[in-house]
Amino acid sequence: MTAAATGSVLISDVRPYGQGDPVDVLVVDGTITEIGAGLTAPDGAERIDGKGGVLLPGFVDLHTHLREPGREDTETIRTGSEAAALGGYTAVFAMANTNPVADNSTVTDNVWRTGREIGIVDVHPVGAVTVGLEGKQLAEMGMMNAGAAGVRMFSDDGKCVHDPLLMRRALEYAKGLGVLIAQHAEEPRLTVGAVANEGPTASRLGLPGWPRAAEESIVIRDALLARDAGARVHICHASTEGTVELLRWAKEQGISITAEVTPHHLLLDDSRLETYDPVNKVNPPLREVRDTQALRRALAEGVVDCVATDHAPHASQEKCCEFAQAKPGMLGLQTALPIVVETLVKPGLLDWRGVARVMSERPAQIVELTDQGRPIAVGEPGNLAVVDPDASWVVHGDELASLSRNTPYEDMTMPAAVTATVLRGVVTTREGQVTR
Ligand SMILES: NC(=O)N[C@@H](CC(=O)O)C(=O)O
Ligand SMILES: [Zn+2]
Repeated sequence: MTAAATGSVLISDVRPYGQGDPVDVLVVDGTITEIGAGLTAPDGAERIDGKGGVLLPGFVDLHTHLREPGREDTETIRTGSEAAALGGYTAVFAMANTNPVADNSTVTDNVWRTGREIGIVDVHPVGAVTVGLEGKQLAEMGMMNAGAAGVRMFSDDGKCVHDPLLMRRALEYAKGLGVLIAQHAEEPRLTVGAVANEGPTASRLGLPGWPRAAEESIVIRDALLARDAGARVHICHASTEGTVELLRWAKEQGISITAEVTPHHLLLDDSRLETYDPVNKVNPPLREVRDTQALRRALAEGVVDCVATDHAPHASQEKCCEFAQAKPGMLGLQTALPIVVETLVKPGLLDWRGVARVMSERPAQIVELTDQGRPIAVGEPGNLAVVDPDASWVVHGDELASLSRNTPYEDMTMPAAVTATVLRGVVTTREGQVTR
C-alpha cells in the first residue's frame, strides 16, 4: 500500500465559503494549521495567491467513469484524475462498468492503487453489485470492501439492478457490510430502443422516447425496498420532476434514500436535440425545462442531496454516428462547478456555503468519507479548491484534460473558474494546469 502524499502550502487572500474578509490559510503536512491575516509560509511550503477568490472544500464526485481498465483510448485513471483536479475535485468515485468489470477486489484494488500512485485526486473504485453487471448473481461485495481499496459504494451503473429480489438481497448484504448501493434507476423494459426523453420534442424529431416512469418506477420501488431492509440507497443521476416528488415523499417517511443530480440535467433540456448532435445523447436523457427547474429547486432544498458529474468519456467515432447508434454519456468534471454557479448561485438558489454542501460535504457524508468534505477549519485536512467567482471562460473540448472530446458545452461561456486545487496540502493544479 502506498502512503498518501502530504504537503504544505500557504493559500493567501481567499474568502472561505465566499464570506467575510480575505484571509490566509496555512496547510502543514496535509492539515490546516492556521487561518488568519498576514500568515507566513514555512520553508519549503508551496504558495497560492487566491486573489480574493472563494475557498471551498475540495469537491467529491460520486459518479465518474474513468474507462480504465479496458478503454484507455477514451480515458485513463491519469487523464480522468487530471480532469477531476482541474475541476476542483479531491476525490472521485470511479464507476464499475469497465472491462473487465470492477466486480472483484483484483480490479478494485488495482484502480485504487493506480489512483494513489498518480496521487492528484483520491480515486475510490465503485464495485459492481452483480457479477459482470449482468444482474443475475451478487458480486463479492464483502471481498471488495475488505481489500486495499476498502470499497464503500457499489453500483451496476450503466445498467439498473432490475430484479427486485436481487436488489432486495443487495440492500440487505450492503446493510450488513455498512456500504452503499447506488442505483441507475431505469426500468429496461420501458426503454428498449429509447434515446430521448419521451415527449413533444422526441415525437417531433422521430426519436424513440424514454419515459419518465422508467426512472420513477425504480426510484419508488427501491425506496420501498430500502425501507423494508432498513438499508440505505442512493439514486444516480435523478432526472425528472416526478423523481424529486418521490424523493421528497420517501425522505418524509424517514427512508434512508439519497440522490444526486448531474450538471447537464441542471442546465440542459431536450431542446438541445433539435440538431441531432449525438453529443447530447445521455442516460437518463435530457428532460424538459420543468425538470431542470424542479431539480435546481430540489438541490437547493436538499431533497436532492448533491451534484455528481456522471463524467462519461466516449471516443469520437462512438459519438459521430447517427443519434440512435451513438453511445450515451458526456464529459462533466471540468465544467461542473461553473454549471452549478450558472444554475444555482447566479439565480440566488445557493450561496457558496450551499455550493460546498452539494459539491463536497453531502457527497462525502453519503459515502462516509472522513477525510473529505470537511469544514475549512484548523485541524481539518487540507483538501481545498480555490475559485475565481468572476472569471469567465469558453469551453473547447480539445483543451480539456480528458482523452475524449464529448462535451456538450463546446463554445459555451462558463462563469467562475477553479484556479487551484489542493490535496492534503499538495497543490495539484494551478491556473488551469496540472502541477503533478
Ligand atoms: N450516463 C451515460 O449516458 N453513460 C454512462 C453510464 C451511466 O452513467 O449510466 C457511461 O458509462 O457512458
Ligand atoms: Zn447511470
